[in-house]
Amino acid sequence: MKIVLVAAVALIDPEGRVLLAQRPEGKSLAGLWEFPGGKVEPGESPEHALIRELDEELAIKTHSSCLAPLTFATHAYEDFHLLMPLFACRRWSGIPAPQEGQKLAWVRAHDLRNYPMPPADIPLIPILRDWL
Ligand SMILES: Nc1nc2c([nH]c(=O)n2[C@@H]2O[C@H](COP(=O)(O)OP(=O)(O)OP(=O)(O)O)[C@@H](O)[C@H]2O)c(=O)[nH]1
Repeated sequence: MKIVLVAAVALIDPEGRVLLAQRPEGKSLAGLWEFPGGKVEPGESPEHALIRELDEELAIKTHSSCLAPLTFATHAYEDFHLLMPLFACRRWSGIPAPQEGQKLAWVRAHDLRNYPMPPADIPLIPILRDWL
């Protein structure tokens, strides 16, 4: 099965809330809430992919020194196997603003379970909750 490498990030605000983005209509897993990020392109590092995706999706800038490895997801979808490192980030410049029509939510740790997420993300919720 093809392994797809996706880099994702938990952006954490000064109140300890995490940013989730809702996948827009027309995409796979539409309507589910996910961590910002996306596929790592050939020749890219996961950190560089995230810096690019954060700029494209949310119009914010960050630096690899602001991305701390937190945990990862591994999940067999029907047509590919997802391997997704999850970084934590508390420092960026700009205010996250949806660039692709996605809804955004700043979510407190104990409210994460109220936001339907892709199956790959479910095991990440308690890890993030314990860590925050
Ligand atoms: N960014 C992100 N992607 C996730 C998460 N959880 C999860 O299963 N994914 C999956 O990882 C892939 C992310 O790739 P992407 O965001 O660049 O893909 P895409 O929607 O542009 O393309 P696609 O519609 O072909 O999946 C998707 O298949 C998405 O469903 C998550 O928390 N954040």
